[in-house]
Amino acid sequence: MAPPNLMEQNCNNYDDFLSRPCTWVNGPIIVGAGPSGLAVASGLRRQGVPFVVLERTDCIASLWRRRSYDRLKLHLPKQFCQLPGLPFPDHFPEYPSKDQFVDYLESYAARFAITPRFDHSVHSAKYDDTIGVWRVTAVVAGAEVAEYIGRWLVVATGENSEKVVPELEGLLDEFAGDVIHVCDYKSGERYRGKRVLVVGCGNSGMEISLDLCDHNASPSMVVRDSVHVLPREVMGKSTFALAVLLLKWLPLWAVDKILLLLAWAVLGNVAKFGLKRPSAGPFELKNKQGRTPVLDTGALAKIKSGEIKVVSGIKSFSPGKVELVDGQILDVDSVILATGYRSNVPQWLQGCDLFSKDGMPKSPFPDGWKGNCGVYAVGFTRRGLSGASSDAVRIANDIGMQWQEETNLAKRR
Ligand SMILES: Cc1cc2nc3c(=O)[nH]c(=O)nc-3n(C[C@H](O)[C@H](O)[C@H](O)COP(=O)(O)OP(=O)(O)OC[C@H]3O[C@@H](n4cnc5c(N)ncnc54)[C@H](O)[C@@H]3O)c2cc1C
Ligand SMILES: NC(=O)C1=CN([C@@H]2O[C@H](COP(=O)(O)OP(=O)(O)OC[C@H]3O[C@@H](n4cnc5c(N)ncnc54)[C@H](OP(=O)(O)O)[C@@H]3O)[C@@H](O)[C@H]2O)C=CC1
Ligand SMILES: O=C(O)C(=O)Cc1c[nH]c2ccccc12
Repeated sequence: MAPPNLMEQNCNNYDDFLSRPCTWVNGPIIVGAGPSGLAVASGLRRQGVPFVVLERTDCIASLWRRRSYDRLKLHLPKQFCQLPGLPFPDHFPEYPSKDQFVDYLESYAARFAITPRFDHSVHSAKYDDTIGVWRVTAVVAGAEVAEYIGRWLVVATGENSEKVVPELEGLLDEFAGDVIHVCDYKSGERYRGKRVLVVGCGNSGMEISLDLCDHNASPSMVVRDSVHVLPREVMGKSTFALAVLLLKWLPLWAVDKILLLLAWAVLGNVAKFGLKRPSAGPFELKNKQGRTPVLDTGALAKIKSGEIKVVSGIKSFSPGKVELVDGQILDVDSVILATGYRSNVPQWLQGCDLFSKDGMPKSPFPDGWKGNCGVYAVGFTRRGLSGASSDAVRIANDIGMQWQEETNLAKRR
């Protein structure tokens, strides 16, 4: 291993990689500069451990900056969304806007002197057991390939790194209107007066349907099966905060029962409006399958008033039309796929026992953060930003301890 005072060295001394720029990283290689990558980096910085952050885009927090709609706010109260080592400014509201969250992340990166290498899209990471190091290759600015080599690899590419685009019969070849995924939706402005089919009824599908109404478009939202809608607040108190409090004393199933009673008292019987509830409770589903309950920010009122139409699953598309599984045929100008996201880890991480085929850690929270041979996963907990923070603290401490031991050994030598 290189001595700790040498942060990086060019190392063109491996026979098979002679032609490629190659950097020895004397510390962890962190892939991804979203909240998770930044949170690990800040913990390492505080312990004096050097690191390199590789980010495929040209900015930090690209999900929040580039791939989300204008009206987006954090939907959990701010105390559940701040990262370790720096609280939100006091003047931030209970639910900060996405611009405020991005500003916070910028000051977070500045405070901990985190300067990612932008335009570095990691396309392979492999453990080389002949010398006990990770070899990470990245496409730099779409062309050149650079290699980074180091003892530790921190996977921080997120649960939402790729959009899910389902194969829907006729959508790409028959339907002639415009089709986008919600990650490219900014506002309803360009949909004024249009009939829009919103596919998916998670937090994204619900909120953009509301946004479309606010811009005088006519949304129909596809609910193919079931969905849990909860009020964001009950009597002025955050439903999520209440659940976290109750979980200190009660089992999950009991907390779910209480939440459903409260939801019924506040929202009424939502099944009447086409929003059938799953048989498993909202937090059970979130923890086991990662299906996030909808925290209502106003869409439900529009569903009740009929401004957002709830429709059944899709059978097929034809020019300007969609046929639904219940036989209904709708005229549609545009389609917005709010069909979710997936991890991209299987595309680039090779030979690693930490992740399963779906790109999520094999062990559920809180045990999925560490694998063999110096690999770590941050932000794959299905618990949003608070789960990412909890992983990040564990990872930074674990690497910090190893770093300390090795530094002391090196000093004694
Ligand atoms: C619309 C939306 C709203 C959300 N709202 C909340 C909320 O209110 N509260 C909450 O707790 N959670 C929320 N979440 C959950 C969300 O997962 C977190 O907010 C958070 O952004 C996750 O951080 P992350 O760093 O793990 O992933 P990301 O923010 O996705 O960051 C991952 C980074 O890795 C980069 N990357 C990916 N692949 C590569 C590669 N191969 N090479 C190099 N770089 C790569 C990406 O460009 C990105 O910058 C929301 C999610 C979405 C989609
Ligand atoms: N801060 C905030 O306010 C917001 C937070 N978020 C978060 O971002 C994450 C992603 O949310 P979101 O983008 O809503 O994605 P989700 O994965 O939560 O929801 C995807 C939706 O698409 C549906 N779907 C998928 N495939 C099809 C298909 N072929 N036909 C019909 N429906 C389909 C799913 O239905 P089914 O359940 O039947 O599979 C589900 O309703 C979540 O964790 C969410 O909480 C998102 C927006 C706002
Ligand atoms: O918004 C998200 O994606 C989150 O993961 C935040 C979150 C974690 N646990 C929850 C339970 C109910 C609603 C949102 C969340």
